[in-house]
Amino acid sequence: MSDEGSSSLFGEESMPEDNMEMRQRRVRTTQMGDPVPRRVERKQTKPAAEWTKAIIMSFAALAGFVVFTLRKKATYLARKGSDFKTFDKCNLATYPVWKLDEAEELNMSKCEHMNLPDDIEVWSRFKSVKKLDLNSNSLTDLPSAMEALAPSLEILFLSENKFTKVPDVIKKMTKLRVLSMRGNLLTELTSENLPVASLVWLILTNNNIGNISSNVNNLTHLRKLMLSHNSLHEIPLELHECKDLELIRLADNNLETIPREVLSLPRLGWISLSGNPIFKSKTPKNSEKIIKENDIEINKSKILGQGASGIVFSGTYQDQDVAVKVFKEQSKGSDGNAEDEMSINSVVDNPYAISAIGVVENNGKKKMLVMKLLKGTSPLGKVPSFDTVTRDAGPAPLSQKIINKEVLLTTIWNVASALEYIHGSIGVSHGDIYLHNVLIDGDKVSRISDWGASFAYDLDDAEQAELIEKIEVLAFGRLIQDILSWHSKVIEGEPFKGLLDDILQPEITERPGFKAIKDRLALMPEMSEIAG
Ligand SMILES: Nc1ncnc2c1ncn2[C@@H]1O[C@H](COP(=O)(O)OP(=O)(O)OP(=O)(O)O)[C@@H](O)[C@H]1O
Repeated sequence: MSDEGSSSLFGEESMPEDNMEMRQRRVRTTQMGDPVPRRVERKQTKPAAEWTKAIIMSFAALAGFVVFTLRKKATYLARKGSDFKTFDKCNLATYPVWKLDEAEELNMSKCEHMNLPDDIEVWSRFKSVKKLDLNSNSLTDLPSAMEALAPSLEILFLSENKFTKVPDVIKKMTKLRVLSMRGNLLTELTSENLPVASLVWLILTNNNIGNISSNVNNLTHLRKLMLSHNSLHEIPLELHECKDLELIRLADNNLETIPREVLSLPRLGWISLSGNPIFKSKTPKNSEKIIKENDIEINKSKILGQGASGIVFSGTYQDQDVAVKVFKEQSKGSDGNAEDEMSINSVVDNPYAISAIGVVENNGKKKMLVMKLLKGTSPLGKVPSFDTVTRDAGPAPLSQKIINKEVLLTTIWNVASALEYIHGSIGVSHGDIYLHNVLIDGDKVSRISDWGASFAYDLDDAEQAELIEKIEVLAFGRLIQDILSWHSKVIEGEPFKGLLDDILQPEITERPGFKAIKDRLALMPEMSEIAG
C-alpha cells in the first residue's frame, strides 16, 4: 500500500500533521548528522489510538458489506417466494429484476395509475419483450425512451386509449408486426409514424378516421387492415399499391364507392363492407322474424361456443332446440354490425349455410339471433394467430376424430355450394370464409356459419359483382389449401392442382366463379358420388 493510501485510512485531518513532522525530520538530518530511516521513525511515532481507530473502521466496513449482501439476498428470496404476487404490473420499477431479460410478454393493461417512464435505462432492461399490452389506459402519447424495446418488440396493443395520432416512437420499432389502436381518437390513417418495413397487421377499428393519406402506399408488407366503425368517405387509389393486402375490414363507414383497383388486389381474399351507403339499398330490411323474449328459453349454463361478437347458448323455442347468439353490448366488432349480421342471416336459405329462425328484440334493439341448433357441432379450424395472421392456425382438435376423406370432400363441395348460392342468388358475400367458420355436425354435414362480416351487394353492377365474388373465390381457394395441407395423409392434393392454380391466380378476373368451380368439382372422379 502507498503512503497516500495509509494516510487516507486515518482521515484527511492527519495529513498536515504528518507532513510537518517529516519536514522537521529532514531539517534534523542535515543539521545534526546521521539520518534516521523515515519508515522506522513513522512506525515508532504512530499512536496506538490510531491503530485502534483503523481496525474498528475496517470491521465496520466489513460488517456493512455483509449486512448489505444478506439484505439483497433476503429481498430476492422473498420476491421469489411470493411468486410475483407483490409486483405492480403498472409500475415498471417494481418488476422482479432477475426476470426482466427473460420476459417475452408484458401486460400493462387497465392500469389505474399508469406511469410510463421516459427513461431509456428502465426500458432497456426488457431485452426480450415481444408483446406489450397497454390497452385501456387513457394514454395520449408514448415516451421516446420506449425505443429501447425496438430490438425485440413485435406486437403492441394500444387499444381503448386516447391517442389522437400514432405516437412518434412507433416508427422506431423496426420489428413491429402487429399494432392495435382500436377504440382511440385517430382521425387519419397515415404511414408517417408506422414501421412500414415490418408491419403486417394494423387494427384501427372504431376511431374517428375520416381520411386515408395517399402515403398509405408505403405499407407494402401490410396483410391485414381493420378499419370498420370509422368515418371514411373514400378509399384512395394508392391503397391498391399495398400488394400484400389479404384482408380489409371497412364495415360501418360512409363509403359511397370503392375503387375497382382496390377490389382487384391480387391477394385480397376477405373484405367486409356492410353499413356503408354504397350497398345500403341492397341490405335486406325487416327480413327477420321478430321473436318475443318471453317465448324463448335460454339455457345459460350450456354454452355452445363463443367468439369476438358474442356467446352462443343452447335454448328452446316453440318446443324445438335452438342455438341463441347473444351479442355483446355495444358490439363494434372488427368485422361488422350485429344488425347486419342478423338481417343477412335471416335471408340465407341453403342446406349448407346456417340459417336464422328469427331475432329477439329488446327496447326496439335487436340483440339476439336464434338459429337452428346443430347437434354435436364443431368448427373445422382454429382462428388465425399472430403468427398465421390471415390464415387459420390449424385444424380444430375436436374435429380430428371425425375426419376422413369423404368428410373432407363433402366439406369442399358443401362450402362451394353455399357460396354459389349466396353470390349467384341473393348477392351476398360472406366475408369471412375460413374453416373456423365451417361447422360440422354429428351427422358429418358441414355448413358455413358466422355472418358477422357479410354484406349484400349490387348484382346489377355486373363488373363490381364479379370482383366481389372473386375475392371470396380466393378465400375458398385458401380453405382448400388448408384442408389439403392439414390432412395430407387423408386426402391427396394432386386432383385439385389445376383448379387451385386457377383459383389462386393474382389476376382476379381470370379466376373461375363459384358456378364454374362447382362444375369442375363435379367432374372430378373423387366427387362423383358427393356431387351426384
Ligand atoms: N347454430 C349453431 N348450432 C350449434 N353451435 C353453434 C351454432 N352457431 C354457432 N355455434 C357455436 O358457437 C361458436 C361461435 O359462433 P360464431 O362464430 O357465430 O361467433 P362469433 O362471435 O361471430 O365468432 P368469431 O370470433 O369467429 O367472429 C361456433 O364456433 C360454434 O361452435
